[in-house]
Amino acid sequence: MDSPFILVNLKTYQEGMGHNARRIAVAAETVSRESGAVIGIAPIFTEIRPLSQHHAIPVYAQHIDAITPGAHTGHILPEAVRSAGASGTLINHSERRLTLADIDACIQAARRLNLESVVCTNNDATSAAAAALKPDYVAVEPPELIGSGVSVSKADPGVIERSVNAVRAVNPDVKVLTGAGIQSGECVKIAIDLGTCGVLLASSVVKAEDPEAVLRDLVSLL
Ligand SMILES: O=C(CO)COP(=O)(O)O
Repeated sequence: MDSPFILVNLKTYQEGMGHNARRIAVAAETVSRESGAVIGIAPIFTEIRPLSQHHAIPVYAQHIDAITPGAHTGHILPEAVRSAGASGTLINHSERRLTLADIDACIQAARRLNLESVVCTNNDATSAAAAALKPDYVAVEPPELIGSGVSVSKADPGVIERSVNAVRAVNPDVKVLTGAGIQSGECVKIAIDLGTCGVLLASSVVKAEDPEAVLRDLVSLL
């Protein structure tokens, strides 16, 4: 089995910028080394280069646009996040939804550039649809639980189980993550026991006074 994967999305939280982003990256490096879990960070675009240069953890973009170099203004060029040091990207986050055609094009751009693709979905039907596009990961996150402090693992384990089954039925090579309200080792263990390979989370780490302690708790039951 692959190492468990914890992906921390810093969103545009003030607490996830500048010095704090570096502090979270140091915590992720430390806890990853201690536990063997892979802990990645998805910062705002301008933090991708400094974090990837100075920390031995995978850094992800929060979004890419399905464009090629040329006359586009205000877009996120996949080549640019790759050359800034990203090893992967979120696609279709609940706070950055795309059309199905755009999701497909983003996955293809990511594959071409050797960026891991993590496609976010909101339920098992969209998880199945995303799996058909052959990303590296599908991350199911019920939108109503995002940032709620209520964990998907406890409030809606059924959506995790159904998504795992739906993705396996479509393409068993696609790995499943889950997220929304993930905050403890127990949440992570439930997610893994239901067949995911890890979690995607934000507020419990980004807004913590001691992110390292939260990360250590997250991997404590693996
Ligand atoms: O949207 C999320 C991660 O991408 C989940 O956010 P929270 O962990 O804050 O619920």
